[in-house]
Order: sequence, then C-alpha cells, then structure tokens
Amino acid sequence: MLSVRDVVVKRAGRTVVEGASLALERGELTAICGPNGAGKSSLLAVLAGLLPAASGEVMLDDRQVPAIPAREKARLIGFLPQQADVAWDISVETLVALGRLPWRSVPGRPARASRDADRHAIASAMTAMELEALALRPVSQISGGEKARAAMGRVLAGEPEWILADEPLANLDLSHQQALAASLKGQADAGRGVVVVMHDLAAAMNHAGRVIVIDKGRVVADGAPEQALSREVIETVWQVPCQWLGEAGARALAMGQSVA
Ligand SMILES: Nc1ncnc2c1ncn2[C@@H]1O[C@H](COP(=O)(O)OP(=O)(O)OP(=O)(O)O)[C@@H](O)[C@H]1O
Repeated sequence: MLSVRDVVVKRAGRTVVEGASLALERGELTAICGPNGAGKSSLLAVLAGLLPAASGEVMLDDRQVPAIPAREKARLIGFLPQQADVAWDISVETLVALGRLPWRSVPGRPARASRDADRHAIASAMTAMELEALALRPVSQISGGEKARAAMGRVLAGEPEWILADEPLANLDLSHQQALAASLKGQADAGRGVVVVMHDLAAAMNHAGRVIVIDKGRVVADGAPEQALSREVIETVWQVPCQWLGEAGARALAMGQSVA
C-alpha cells in the first residue's frame, strides 16, 4: 500500500496540498483528476518521494518513503513527469534502456541473469509502447507523442511495483491513448499499483478503478468513477454543465449549457 496521511505540501511558501490522507492499493488503476493548479502533480511527486511534504507521512507498506534509499526507491516506484524532457540526443531504445539503471549492480544479483532480465524488460517495454520501428531514431527527431511513448517505455522498462504517471495520455493520438490506458490497466491487473494524473475525465471514467478528485489542494471526492466523477462533482469542481452519455466502459462527457 502507498499512502499519505495528513500530508501538507508547500511550494514557494504557499500551501498547495492541504492535509491529504489516502491509501492506494496495488492491483488498481487510480486516476487523480482536478482543475489546473489543484495540486495533482504536487501530490503525485510527494507519493513518489520526489518532493518533500511540509508535514504528514508518506508510507510504502510499512516504510517511510523519504527514508528509502534512492536506487531502491527507483526500483519500487517508476515516475513519469508531466514534461519528460531528455537532455541528451540518444536513441529511443537507449532512452528506454535507461529505465534499467536502478537495477545495475543490485547486490546478490548475478550479472548474467541481470543482463537477460534487462534485455527482456527493455523488449517488453518497447513492444508495449509500440516503439520498435522508432528504436534507432534520435529522440530529437521524433514527435511529441512519440517522445511521450518513449518516456513511458522507460518507466515500464524499470518494472517498478508502482507506476506514477503525470498526464501520460496528453499528446497521444486516440489509438495510442486507448493502447496506453489498456496497458496501464494491464499493469494494474498484473498486480502493480498504477496512479495516473488525468485531465480527460472520460478516460478516467472508462479506465480507472478508482478516481480521486482534487480541488484547491483538497481531496473532494474519492471512490468508484461513477461516484467520484458524478455530474454533480464535475459541475461543482470544474464549473461546467455536463452530462455523461453512453454505456459503462465507453462513456463520453457532453459539456456546455445546452446539456444542463
Ligand atoms: N515549482 C513550483 N514552485 C512554486 N509553485 C509551484 C511550483 N509548481 C507548482 N506550483 C504551484 O502549486 C500549485 C499546484 O500545482 P500542481 O502542479 O501540483 O497542480 P496540478 O493540479 O498538477 O496542475 P495542472 O493540471 O495545471 O498540471 C499551483 O498553484 C502551482 O502554481
């Protein structure tokens, strides 16, 4: 279980998350939704142990997340930032392979087994993100959406127990959004904990098992998508008149005065 208790996050002296308490489970795809500036990325970074909480506790099972050594933490928690910029002009395959760095020289792990595991994990991540045809292309010469898939491939190659991703669906075309959402759901079904910041409320409704809504630094809804993303919650938090259309699993959100 990955949890926060009474967590307060401050940025530049301003409180941006106010006393959040949440317990996230392995085997579940959890979506974090909320308006711009609500504190979603800040909360995700705190859960990943990348941003310190001003107060409160962040725990992975029975361990304090900030106390886990960095390399071990990187093996346990894979983090995809909102802007996954790459400083060097490496190939897509090399970028994905960087996801194996936290596994280098793990004490007690034979080098041969390690090399085989690396190769297998990199190949699986390349396949999952449909990157094979781009393997040798420099990252400076691929599109924004292709870069986003490569960055996600890097996270998957690390085979972390937890995947924390900040808007991984942004920039992706429709078919790759569907494929990545299905792949994240598959990762959850395989027993990983998957926590994803999403602006696309229909994607959260259709793919997540649980949705957490944050508004102005506070958790204002938490539960099954139908409850947490009810029309009432959306109209209160996003202040947009709306209506859900379609069947469970394939819902669309109609917005605007005319549907109110
Ligand atoms: N590096 C920073 N320094 C100071 N303030 C920051 C910093 N990053 C974010 N903030 C502020 O913290 C608040 C929460 O930001 P955060 O990025 O967590 O929101 P968000 O819900 O992820 O927003 P978005 O949907 O726009 O990505 C905002 O008011 C933002 O302006």
